[in-house]
Amino acid sequence: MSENAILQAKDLHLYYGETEALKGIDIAIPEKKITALIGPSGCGKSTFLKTLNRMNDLVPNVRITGEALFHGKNILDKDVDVTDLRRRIGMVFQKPNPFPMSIYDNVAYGPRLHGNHSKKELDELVEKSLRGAAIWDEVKDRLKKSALGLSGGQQQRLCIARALAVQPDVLLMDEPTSALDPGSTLRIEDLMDELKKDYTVVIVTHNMQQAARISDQTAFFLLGSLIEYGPTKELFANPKNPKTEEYITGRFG
Ligand SMILES: Nc1ncnc2c1ncn2[C@@H]1O[C@H](COP(=O)(O)OP(=O)(O)OP(=O)(O)O)[C@@H](O)[C@H]1O
Repeated sequence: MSENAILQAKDLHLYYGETEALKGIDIAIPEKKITALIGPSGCGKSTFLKTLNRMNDLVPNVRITGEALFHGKNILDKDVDVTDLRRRIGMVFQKPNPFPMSIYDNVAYGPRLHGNHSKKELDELVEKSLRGAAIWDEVKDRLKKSALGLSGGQQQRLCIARALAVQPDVLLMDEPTSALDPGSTLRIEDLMDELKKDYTVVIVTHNMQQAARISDQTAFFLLGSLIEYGPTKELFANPKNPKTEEYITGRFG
């Protein structure tokens, strides 16, 4: 395990039936940093992200070889408690997906499922999570109202609060701002900077400016392979692989 790596893939291959979508990924993701996964459509970014909390278990005919270590333990092992894994490695999706219930109940959902909390503890946890997702002030007077009445950007921050409420170590984000307007995008980008004080964030983004703005590390994927990985500033200023350079200068993808 590399120093400070909270997640590490070793020779990770993933097959959808006969199609090899990940072709031997080796990567060490540092703790309490933002790691961006970039690359053209279909290169395997989302597949890799989903492997990190076993979301691909839900897809039929998937076969995975190699290792995906979380705190040094292979999460692909049969004996892993997947529910617990997904509590520790939360996920935020491209389209905000609040549950059709109140704002409060959305955030309290995970904690209610995972533990026995008093009303007071739950109230505190809900407030802390909503504050952590920078949406408390906007919703504190309407906690019992439906989450579906929020704007898209607010819904996405609520989904982040919902993910935070079960006190995860890692947040996986699959293009979390691609369905949002520029103002909401900026709010989430600002929020991410706060989040990395307490959490490790891995984000898939199509937006290279976004990767350059917010991430500490960047991984460039192409056709199922990890082409280049390193500190974001270096990768953008001084790409080592000509394919990385072609991609970040907009010559394909
Ligand atoms: N459920 C699935 N069944 C079969 N093939 C799949 C499945 N999901 C993804 N693939 C294939 O695996 C490859 C990688 O897809 P993936 O969604 O990981 O790429 P991506 O880089 O995230 O793309 P995008 O940026 O468009 O979301 C693609 O060729 C895709 O068609």
